[in-house]
Amino acid sequence: MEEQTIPVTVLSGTLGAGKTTTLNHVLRESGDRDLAVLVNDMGDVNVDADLVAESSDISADEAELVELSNGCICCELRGDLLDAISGLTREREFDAIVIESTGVAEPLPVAQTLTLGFDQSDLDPTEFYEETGIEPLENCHLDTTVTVVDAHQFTEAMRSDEILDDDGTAKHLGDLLVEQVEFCDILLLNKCDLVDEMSLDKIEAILETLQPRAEIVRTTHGRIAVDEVIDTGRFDFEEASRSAGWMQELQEPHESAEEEHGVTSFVFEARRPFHPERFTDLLNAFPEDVVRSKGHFWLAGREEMALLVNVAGQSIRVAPAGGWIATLPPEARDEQLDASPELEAAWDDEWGDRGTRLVVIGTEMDHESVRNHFELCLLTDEEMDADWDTFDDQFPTFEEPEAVEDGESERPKVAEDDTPESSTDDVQKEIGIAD
Ligand SMILES: Nc1nc2c(ncn2[C@@H]2O[C@H](COP(=O)(O)OP(=O)(O)OP(=O)(O)O)[C@@H](O)[C@H]2O)c(=O)[nH]1
Repeated sequence: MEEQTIPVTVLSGTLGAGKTTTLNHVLRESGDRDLAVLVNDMGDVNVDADLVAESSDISADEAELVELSNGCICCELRGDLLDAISGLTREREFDAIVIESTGVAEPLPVAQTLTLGFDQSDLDPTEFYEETGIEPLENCHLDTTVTVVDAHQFTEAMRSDEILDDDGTAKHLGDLLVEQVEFCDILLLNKCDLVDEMSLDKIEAILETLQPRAEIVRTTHGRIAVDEVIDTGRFDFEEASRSAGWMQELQEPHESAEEEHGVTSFVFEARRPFHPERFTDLLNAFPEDVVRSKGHFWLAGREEMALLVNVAGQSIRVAPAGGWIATLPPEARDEQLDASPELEAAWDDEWGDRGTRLVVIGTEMDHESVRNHFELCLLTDEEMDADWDTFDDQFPTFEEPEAVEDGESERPKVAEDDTPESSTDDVQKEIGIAD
C-alpha cells in the first residue's frame, strides 16, 4: 500500500477487554499526531463515544470522533463504515484513523471491507475489482489490526458456553475470542495486573499457538507504545488470512513434542470415513483438554463433499468444505492431479482424495487419548463393507457447498458453521479441495 495514504488501525476484543481504555491511552499519548476516531457501538446508548470524548482530553481539532451505532461494522454497517471513513477524510487530512469495533465484531469481515472497498463477494481482490468495478478507498489503507485480550477472563471465556448475539448471528464467546485472536497483527494481553505470572505465561503460550504471527504485548490499562499500534505497516491481508496457528499446522504438520506451558498440537489424518453416529457422539462430548480444532473430514455417506469442523472452546460448528477432487469430471480431476504431485501421491484408487485432516490444539492434552477418540470414530473393516446410507446421520444436509442457512440441526451442541465464506475458501485452498 502506498505510503502517503492514511493508516487505519482496527481495535477488536471481546466485551470489556479494554478497547476503550487502550484507545484513550493511545489518544492521550499520540503527541502531535492528528487522529480520527471511529467508534462502533451496538446499543442505543453510546457510552464508549462519551468516554472517548470525555476522558481523552482531546479537543475537537485534535481528534475527530465519529460514532456508528445500532449495528455492527462487521455485518450490516459495512457500507456505513466506508462512508464514515471517506466522510472523515474528505474533511481534512489525518495522520491516522483508529476504529474501535464492538465486542462482538469479527475482525476478518471488517478487514475485508476496508481492504476491498466494500466487500460483496468472496472473490480475491483482483477478481473482485474486475467483476464489480468497485474501487477501494484511495486515500487510506488498513495498517494494523489489534486484538485486546482480557487476561483475567481468558480461561473462563474459553470454557464459557455463553452465546452472544451479533445481530442475529449466535456465537459462542470462546469462538469469537478465537476468531479475534487468529486474525490480527498485534495482540494486547491486557489486565495483566489481575493475573499472576504463571497464568500469564500459560495464556501467552495458548495465544502464540493460536496465532504464531502476531506480536504479543502484555499491557495494563491498555498502556501500549503508540508506535506499536499506529502507522506500523504491519497489516497484510494474505498473511493475516493465513496466519492462524491451525492453518500453519496443516501446512507444516509437526507433533509438538516440547511442551510450552502444556500447550501442544497435532494433526489427525485418516483415509477412512467417520461413522456419523460415533462422530456426533464425540463432538457432543469433546475432550476438554482441546482448546481448538479445525480441518476437514470425510463422513460416511457424504461422498460428494468434504465437511469442515470448527472447534473453539465450547463452540463446535460444522460446515461444507467443498467437493472432493474425486468428484470432478475426469478432465478437471486429471488437471488437478497433474498440478500436484502430493495429491497424486496420496490418491487412493477407490476413494481418490477423500479423507480427514484436522488440527488439534490443547492444553495438558493427552495426545494418545485424543487420537484414540478420533480413531474409534472411523469405520471398522466390517462397516467399510456395509451400506453407509443405513447409518444414522444427524449432521446437517448441505445441498450446495455454500448452503449453510437452514438450521435444521437438532444435535445438542454441534451447530452449523456460519463463518464468512472466505474461511471456508481458505480451508479449501489449504487442503486442495475443489469448489
Ligand atoms: N484492572 C484492570 N482493569 C482494566 C484494565 N483495562 C481496562 N480495565 C477496566 O475494564 C473495564 C472495561 O474496559 P473498557 O476499556 O471499557 O473495555 P472495552 O473493551 O472498551 O469494553 P466494551 O466497549 O464494553 O466492549 C473498565 O472498567 C476499565 O477500567 C486493566 O489492565 N486492568
